[in-house]
Amino acid sequence: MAGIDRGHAMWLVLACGFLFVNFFRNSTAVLAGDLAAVFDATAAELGLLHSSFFYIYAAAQLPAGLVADRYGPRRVVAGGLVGMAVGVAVFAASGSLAVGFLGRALAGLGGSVIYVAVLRFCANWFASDEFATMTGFTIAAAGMGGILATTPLAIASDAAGWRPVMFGSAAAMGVVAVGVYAAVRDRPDDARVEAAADGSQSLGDVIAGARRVLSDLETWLMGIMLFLVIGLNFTVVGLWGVPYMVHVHDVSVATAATTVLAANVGFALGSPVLGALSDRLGRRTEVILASCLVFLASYAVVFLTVAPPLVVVGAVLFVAMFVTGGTAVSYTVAKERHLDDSGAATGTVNGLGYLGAAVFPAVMGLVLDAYWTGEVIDGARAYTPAGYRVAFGVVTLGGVVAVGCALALHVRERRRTNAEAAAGAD
Ligand SMILES: N[C@@H](Cc1c[nH]cn1)C(=O)NCC(=O)O
Repeated sequence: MAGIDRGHAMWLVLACGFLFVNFFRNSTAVLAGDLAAVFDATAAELGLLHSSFFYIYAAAQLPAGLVADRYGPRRVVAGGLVGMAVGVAVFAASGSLAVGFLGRALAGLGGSVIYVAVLRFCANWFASDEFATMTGFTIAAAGMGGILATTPLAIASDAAGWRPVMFGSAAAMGVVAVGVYAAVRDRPDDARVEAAADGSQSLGDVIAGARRVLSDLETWLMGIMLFLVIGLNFTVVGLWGVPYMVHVHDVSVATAATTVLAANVGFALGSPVLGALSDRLGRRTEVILASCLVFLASYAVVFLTVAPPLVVVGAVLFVAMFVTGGTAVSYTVAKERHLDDSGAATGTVNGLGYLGAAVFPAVMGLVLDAYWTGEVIDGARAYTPAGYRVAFGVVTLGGVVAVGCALALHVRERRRTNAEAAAGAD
């Protein structure tokens, strides 16, 4: 490819693979009507079908990182895509909820290895002052997959039926898997990177690396921060943001959904913009801390006012999702702290983030159900304004804890770099 170097060209092929992960995991929203009819499934069963992907995905992140460190991104991404393609094909052919569930679980397992393996590729191929930028672009590629899973998927499944569309996407995943295997190399020939995964690490090395990652306090500070920021944000934006706007602001579901879509665009933009800013300034924990402070301030506005003008709600959701992209600089910190075990490090913090996305819907659901009005809007329960205030209060409290984690991370990292600088000067 003219104008783009070998590393970036290979990254593009890998990013196509990662795009499919987010496309498939978000597809249940658009296909909900078809799936409910075919499987004769209740809303709760469909919810379980949807969230099963996230549970498996979150649980598999640390093992995925270990596998990426041991076998290298080329084999891991190609294998993950093949697993995902088989799972999606099983899902497309399924005649019962149980088989559909099995297909989705298999797809979740295959897809779970792809993100951390792509980050491992970035660690191997790109200079350290480019890693946060490439992480951001990788997350943005997933954002494009999420967008494809909305109106384009609805149009395609209306025209051709959901099963052919799913079979087609499974075939496309297979093609990209072959492309990854054929085109991607685990590391450059020259040794311009500090560490590279290509299968040369023994199992013992990998397990020792996982121990180092898990016994590092910074891993847990970043993991808890992501657990809160990702978990709470995805719950608001993906679950009760729409009924909140419809009920409290008396707007149509379409208007509320457009606001949520704008928030998702904020996430896709925030990751590369704040990642690039971090690389350009050479600041990591400062970007993470500032992102958490803005997250806290944004949701505090809604908590304090409960029903600010809709434009303010839209701005809050956009900004909160934009800065969620800034917290993705954590993967750079994790990788820089654990150069030889960056798969394990990024996998662990990503897994904790997705654990938040998996558990907060249920936890917040329990809190909010005490304030249920008896209405269901766009598949989600509607709550009283007092209930929404409590919910935004929980999100704001989560923001306070996230800021605490980010501050502790910042102070500890600054102490460490100061100590290293002093040791270097001696
Ligand atoms: N975990 C998110 C990205 C993110 C944003 N802020 C912190 N992390 C993500 O998209 N991960 C990739 C994945 O699908 O696993």
